[in-house]
Amino acid sequence: MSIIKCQQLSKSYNGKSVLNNINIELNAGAPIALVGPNGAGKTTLFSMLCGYIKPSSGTIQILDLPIGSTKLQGKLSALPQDAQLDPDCTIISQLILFAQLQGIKGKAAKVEAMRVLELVDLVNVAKSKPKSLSHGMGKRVAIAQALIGSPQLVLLDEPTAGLDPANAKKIRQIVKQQSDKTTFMISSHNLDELEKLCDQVLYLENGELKQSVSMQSNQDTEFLTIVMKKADPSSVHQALLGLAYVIAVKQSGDDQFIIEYPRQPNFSLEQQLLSLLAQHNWQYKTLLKGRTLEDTLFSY
Ligand SMILES: Nc1ncnc2c1ncn2[C@@H]1O[C@H](COP(=O)(O)OP(=O)(O)OP(=O)(O)O)[C@@H](O)[C@H]1O
Repeated sequence: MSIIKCQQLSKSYNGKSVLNNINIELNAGAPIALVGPNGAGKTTLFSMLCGYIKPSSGTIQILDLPIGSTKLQGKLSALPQDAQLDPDCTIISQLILFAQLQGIKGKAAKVEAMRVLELVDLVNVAKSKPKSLSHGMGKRVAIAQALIGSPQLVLLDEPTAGLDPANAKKIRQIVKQQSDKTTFMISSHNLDELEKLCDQVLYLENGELKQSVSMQSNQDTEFLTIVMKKADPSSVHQALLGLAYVIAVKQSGDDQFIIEYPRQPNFSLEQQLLSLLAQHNWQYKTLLKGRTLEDTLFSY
């Protein structure tokens, strides 16, 4: 069973195409990233997945069910980019209301509201009103709201935009902790963040799905990314190309090199590489198994 399936999905406004012929089939599991430049169509796709707007053509199925199916109630939730809390009601009363709207009755609604507040580490603000919360705390409450009823799929549109690093980290932790029971789809411009969280990455540009890549290498070749501290770039480049098994070396800036090599059952390339550094007394800042998301998406 796929968690999201879109077939020939398109959306246009007044004849202007905003999403064009999107075909995706995604399984439940690790978080899925949705990336792309401003105006690429990410929010439009999210809005259609949630049923907020209708496609101009094509179909969407969530958990093998059409959007709007009553069987989807409680299985899909979303945190829109501009989600707002009611400034006049306490946090707990709002969460209880959302639990009730999901069909959770009586005392169970309060228990559920407290459970999700605990997940985002904000039990202490249950009786506060939104205006006394920081932007980051407000975002965490909004995520708590999206987690009510333990949905199988949660769509988060730019969940960490405008947050300080500590609050952004907290939100990543919440997503990680919940990922064993909930599949998250996250739209963000922060590639470093998505790299830490997601296995599958969808790249939209001008309304088209340009790439769908897995961060888990399952190809015949693998990558090592090394960032050098102090060494002549052209000497490093040449020396790396001279290592056994190396297929290609891509240099990015003065100090970063991405080495492509055939998948191997052992660490012989790493061993060669470290010996090479020692031999030349070259120092490195970081050595990463694989490629960054930025290099994976924009390497061609
Ligand atoms: N209601 C609408 N009417 C007309 N055009 C719209 C409407 N909603 C979105 N668009 C257009 O659709 C395109 C995609 O917008 P969308 O908000 O989906 O992009 P996005 O990838 O989410 O961008 P961002 O990263 O800036 O949030 C944009 O050109 C936008 O102007």
